Amino acid sequence: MSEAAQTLDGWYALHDFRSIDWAAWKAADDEERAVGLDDLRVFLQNWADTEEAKTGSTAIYSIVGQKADFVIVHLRETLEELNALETEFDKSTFADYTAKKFSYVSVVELSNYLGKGDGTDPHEKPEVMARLQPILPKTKHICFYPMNKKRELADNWYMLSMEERQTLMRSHGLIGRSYAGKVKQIITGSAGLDDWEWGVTLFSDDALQFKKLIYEMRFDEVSARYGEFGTFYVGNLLTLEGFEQLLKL
Ligand code: VOV
Repeated sequence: MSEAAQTLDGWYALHDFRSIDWAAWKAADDEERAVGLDDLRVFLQNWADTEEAKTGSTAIYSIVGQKADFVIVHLRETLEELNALETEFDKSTFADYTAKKFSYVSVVELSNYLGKGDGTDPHEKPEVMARLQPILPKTKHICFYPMNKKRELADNWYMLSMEERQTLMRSHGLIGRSYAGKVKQIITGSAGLDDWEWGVTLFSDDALQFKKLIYEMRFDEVSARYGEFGTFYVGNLLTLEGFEQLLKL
């Protein structure tokens, strides 16, 4: 049996994709819409307070195209907290004007492919903890997709030796690092949590960098031979002002 990579696991992640029920929003009167908007303001404030207290992080992006209208990405310490956030939102008046489109549950993950560490507990290292419990960047754009590593007879990632996988991941990391300062990645593991093995969440101020990075990675063996990809979502940062503008009739 090949040796499994060791992972460090951080905050749990919920990617909650919603659409806006424009018919319901338009059918509501000014007062009802004001109540909905007030709800939204309270949610945004609560999520910002959690981020301020460093007990979680939330980012909201509008989604371009017909797959959804917006996504709320929550990182929290426990699955229970994610569940509670989701339910609280569902119960709100604002949620009456939205519909669920897609969701993804995973946990922020770092693996030991590229470094064995120096023997000290990684949880004592601020730079490791900052990656396991990241404050989501509020860049102009987001890109999200789920992925697997292939398990076909000829191309089975899980039957490669640790050394082979390390060599392959080194090349993956090199391509990734050439996008330093342009694209920030948050890899979340989801084996046993959702339908794919990983969620890939990318942040950038220039959406073209998503295309360049993902295209370049397709030529790297880790992706070319072993990568399998789900649906891609791309979007634009939504601040409170952006949300108010979006909902203006
Ligand atoms: C933005 C750049 C970027 C950078 C710097 C980067 C670097 C790294 C490093 C150093 C490591 C390994 C150690 C760790 O930290 O876990 C990883 C790990 C991983 N990656 Fe990555 N990746 C990037 C970007 C990046 C992208 C764009 C994708 C999607 C692939 C594609 O073709 O669409 C991806 C996927 C992954 C996955 C699924 C894993 C876990 C694999 C596993 O089998 O466990 N990744 N990645």
